[in-house]
Formats: sequence, structure tokens, C-alpha cells
Amino acid sequence: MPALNNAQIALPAVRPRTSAAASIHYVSSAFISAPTVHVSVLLVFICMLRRAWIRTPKIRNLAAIVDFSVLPLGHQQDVRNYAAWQLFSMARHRLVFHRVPACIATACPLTLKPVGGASPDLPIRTLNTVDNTSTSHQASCFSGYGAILGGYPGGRISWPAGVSRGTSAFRMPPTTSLRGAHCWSRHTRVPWRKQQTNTMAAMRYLNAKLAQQIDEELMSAAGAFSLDQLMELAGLACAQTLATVYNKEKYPRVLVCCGPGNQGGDGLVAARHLGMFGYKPTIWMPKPGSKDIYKRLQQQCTNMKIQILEPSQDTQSLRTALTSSDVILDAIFGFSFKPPVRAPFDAALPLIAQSGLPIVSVDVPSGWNVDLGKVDDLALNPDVLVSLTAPKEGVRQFKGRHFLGGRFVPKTLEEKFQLNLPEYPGISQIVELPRADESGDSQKL
Ligand SMILES: NC(=O)C1=CN([C@@H]2O[C@H](COP(=O)(O)OP(=O)(O)OC[C@H]3O[C@@H](n4cnc5c(N)ncnc54)[C@H](OP(=O)(O)O)[C@@H]3O)[C@@H](O)[C@H]2O)[C@H](O)CC1
Ligand SMILES: [K+]
Repeated sequence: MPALNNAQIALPAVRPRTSAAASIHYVSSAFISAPTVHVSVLLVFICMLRRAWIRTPKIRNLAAIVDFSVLPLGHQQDVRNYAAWQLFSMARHRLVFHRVPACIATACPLTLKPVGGASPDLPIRTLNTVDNTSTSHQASCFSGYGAILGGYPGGRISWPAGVSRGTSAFRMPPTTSLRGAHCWSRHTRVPWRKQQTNTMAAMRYLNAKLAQQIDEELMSAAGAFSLDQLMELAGLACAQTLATVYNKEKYPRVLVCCGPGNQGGDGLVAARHLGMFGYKPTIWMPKPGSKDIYKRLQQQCTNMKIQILEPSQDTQSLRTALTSSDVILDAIFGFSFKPPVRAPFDAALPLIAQSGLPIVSVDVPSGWNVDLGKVDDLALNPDVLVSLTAPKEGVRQFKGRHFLGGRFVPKTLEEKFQLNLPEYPGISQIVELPRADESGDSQKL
């Protein structure tokens, strides 16, 4: 293995092999030595598989998870490109990049400029995150494929459980691909892993008390946010989530159901943004909050020509609206919900549930106990959930598509409460989380 100085990385100009003679072997491992810094060793592990072998149906859909967390920043892009070029040109299989720092993912999103070769025009999924949870999510996209190629600093190689050195590729059964990814993370002995505690730890789930505490802290003198600001970003995340899952061509009519608290405010903001996005929202808000902020948000919706149904304790207007809607945004109760459900929502929730329309719930599905989950028959059973700030304890077992929004949590607060939030992709207000049956262990605090 060549020793390099810290300004360059020498990647062997290996061309794609067409020979069927070679069996599995590593094509790249490079070391970087830094004179001023403790010697850091870079090891890129690329497994080249014989074309004849790779093309057998048995392992046609091979995926590779390449861990970039072990690589010094300045060299990650080269290595990534090189790895991709090798993997694609040789094997033509899928590739998952694991723990790619955001700066690399942004600089080199989905296109590759391979070192010493023509850019392969092949599908790439980049794992633009640094936490286990998202790893498992990404791995889920590749369920049924599976192989992990791994290399670690210091010349030591730790393979995923069940994979021995020299095996270099293995197949994960579809149902265990996520576990495989987790096992890999857990069993990997990266020398400086301790320094990476935050990036390796699972996302924190909040109980109702902690959610309220964080909310207060955000709006304290130290947090320095106003409610308007937080609500605006929360509502925008809700609108973005709905628009991501339900396109406006097929689901133009959105019934936005708003509760009396701040979550109702999120709903009003979301309705406005959905209007901006080209949807036709209608607002059902039977108990509008008395605060000035709700009045202003309603006025903003009126200015957008968004219909707001007359507040009423009876549910007739809701019944009618349900018959002319394509999708529901449930912004009724959030983390301050205290069971049991009271009027008029006790009559409304069953109507919404029985409408058969897809439901996108905000923060906590309405009627769910914030800490315990779905324990009441009246509770909604949404298809999509957008958690705000961090998911709540009660939604651990939520089975639908789960997004995280509320991209306003400052680093100091994230660290203070050990939230271990996943990285939001690019400029998006939301990040999709793994489904309940796909996620591994998460921190119960
Ligand atoms: N930091 C963040 O994550 C932010 C989140 N936001 C959103 O705000 C909600 C929490 O808002 P909050 O006002 O504290 O509470 P809720 O929206 O959950 O609503 C509480 C009101 O609901 C009524 N309520 C409670 N329990 C029941 C029940 N069993 N039956 C009927 N009604 C109930 C009650 O109103 P009353 O008028 O009846 O007293 C409560 O006042 C959070 O989940 C996010 O969605 C912020 O927008 C931004 C920051
Ligand atoms: K809700």
C-alpha cells in the first residue's frame, strides 16, 4: 500500500476488468500520512467481482455500503468517486454511500467524475447523513440487495456480523438488511469512534414533558425564537410533507383540520403554503384559538382565498367537506393533548377516520397519547406523520411514512438535549425517517 503525503491521494488507475479470471480482491486501499497530525490511515475497500460472477442472477442486485466516515475530509470525494467508478464499472450494481458528510454530498450529489475513467451513468443513492437511523432507512431502500464492503482505519478491518475477512461481499436477506446495516455499525471498531458518539447515537424520542420543555427553551431569552417563526417553519414542513407524498394533480383538495392550540396554528400556516404550492385547501377549525396569532394566520389564509369553514360545535360542515376532499391534514392535537378526547373533536375524529381519505398527521396522530401511543379507539390512524423538532415517545410504533420537520433546532439545543437529529437533505424542510419495523434500537430517555 503506498504511503502518501497529505496533499494527495494516489488511487491506482485500475481500469474495469473484463476478464472472468479474477475472483474477489481488493482494489484500493490508500494511506494518508499527515506530518503535523497524528497519522491517519485511509483505507478504501473496494471489492471487484468477476463480471461473470456478478452477473449471475444470484447476486445481480448487489448493493455496497461504503463507509466514508473513516476518511479524512479532503480526500473523501476522490475516494468516493473512485469507489463508485470501480463498483459500477466492474459490477454494475447499486451503491449506498454510508455516512457521507453533507459537504461531500452537496459538492458531489448524484453525479460522478471518476478518477481516471469515464463517468458511469448509473443510479446512485447517497446517504447524506451521519446517523444509524438513516442508515437503516437507506438500507431499506435496498432491501433484497445487499453486500457491504468495508475498510477501516489503522489497517484493521471489521466486518459485519457473519462476514469474515476475505468474504468481502455477502448477501443480506431482504428482511434483515436493516439489521445488517445496524450490526455493521455496532460491531465496527473504529478507533476514534468515541469521538463520534453523537453521530453514532440514535435519535432521541421525546415524552410530552420534554417536548414542552424544548418548546419553551426555543422561545426563551436564550433560544430567542418567537412563536411565529417556529410555527412558520413547522407549518412549512407539514405542507412539504403532504406535497411530497400526495401530489397536487391527484390530490388537489386538502382538508386542513385545525385544533385550538399551536398545532392548529401549524395547520393554518400549512394551508397557506399548500395554497402557494397550487393545492386547494379548505380549513376546518371548530374552536379557533383566541390568540392574536391565530387571527392573523386566518387572515393570511383568507387573503389567499382559502375557504375557512364557519366554526361550529356540530360536525355537519366537516361531513360535507370530507366528501369533497382528497387528503386530510390532521393538525388537531399535538404534544399538549390530554386524553380523553372532548367535544367537538370526539365526534369529529371518527368521521375523519371513517372517511377513507389519506391522512397526514402533524407531530402526533390526533387522539394518540403523546407518551403511550394509540391507546384510544377514537384515535386517528394516519398514513403519514410529520414529527416536529423530534419524534414523540408515543409514535415509536407508527407504521406509516414518517418525516421529521421543524428545521429550526439550533446546535446548542440539539446537543444539550442529546437529540441526535438526522441531517436534513439539502435545502429541504423535512427528512424521512425509517419506518417503525425498520428502525433499530433508539434511545429511550
Ligand atoms: N417546538 C416545536 O416542536 C413546536 C411545535 N409546534 C406545534 O405546537 C404543538 C403543541 O402546541 P400546544 O399549543 O402546546 O398544544 P396542542 O396544539 O397540542 O393543543 C393543545 C390544546 O388542545 C386542546 N386539548 C387538549 N386535550 C384535549 C382533549 N382531550 N380534548 C379536546 N381538546 C383538547 C386544549 O385546548 P382547550 O381549548 O380545550 O383547552 C389544549 O389547549 C406541537 O405539537 C406542534 O404541532 C409549534 O407550532 C412550533 C414549535
Ligand atoms: K395531530
